[in-house]
Amino acid sequence: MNEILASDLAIGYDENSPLLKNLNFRLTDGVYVLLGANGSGKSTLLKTIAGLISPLHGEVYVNGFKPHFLRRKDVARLIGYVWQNPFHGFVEPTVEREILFISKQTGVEVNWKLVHKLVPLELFERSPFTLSGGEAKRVSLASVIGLDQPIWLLDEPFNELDFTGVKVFTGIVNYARTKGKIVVITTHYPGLADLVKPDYYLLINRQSGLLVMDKWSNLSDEDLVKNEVIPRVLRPEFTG
Ligand SMILES: Nc1ncnc2c1ncn2[C@@H]1O[C@H](COP(=O)(O)OP(=O)(O)OP(=O)(O)O)[C@@H](O)[C@H]1O
Repeated sequence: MNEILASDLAIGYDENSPLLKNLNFRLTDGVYVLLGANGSGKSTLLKTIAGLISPLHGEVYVNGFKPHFLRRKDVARLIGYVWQNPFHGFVEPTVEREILFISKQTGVEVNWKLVHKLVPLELFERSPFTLSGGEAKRVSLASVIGLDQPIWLLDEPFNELDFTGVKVFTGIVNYARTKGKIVVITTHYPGLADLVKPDYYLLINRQSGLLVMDKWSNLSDEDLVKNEVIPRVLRPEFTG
């Protein structure tokens, strides 16, 4: 079983003013959706779990390891972390080389079935830097989760995807579930997240700064609106 464990964790960029503190949670195999207002700390939490940022206080353990103490290549074998902005992650001159990049660094084989679901062959020789937003999102997802890691942290994976992209992505999350992975997805669109039938949500409460975890089925539009998250159905009374 996979596990992400946070113990008295505080995250952010300034010890005197953490974005979130007193975080205590345990995630095991399943699909989680992380919700919260702009700037509330979703990406920062994912980056902390992925070991890119050290905790300000407390600890986070991923399958028993403290990710910020692991070598980058060991983290990459354990965790597939996909940046919110795909262009931040690109380093190679072609899409094909981009997809092979982490595999070469880690020695982990690429799962080409996953990659081909996301990226059409005709993009392979293109420069990743010239791709459209949706193409770039697909390549960025494929170049990371193509390694089939046990844990996927996906920052705004729905952004820029068209209807086919959303369907493909939903299929990939279903695959992840059958493999017993932990998948954490951030999004501003709970209506889209419904499609992946999440097990739990993690909601950053704007007032208290606490992270609330509950079954996805218990998440109401009223809770979302109170926390500055777009509800599933945008009724006029919500927008004033
Ligand atoms: N490297 C950094 N140094 C200082 N502050 C930062 C840094 N990166 C992000 N921040 C700030 O931390 C806060 C949380 O940012 P974060 O990206 O985690 O929010 P988010 O919930 O993912 O937001 P969004 O929904 O807009 O993507 C923001 O106020 C942001 O400006």
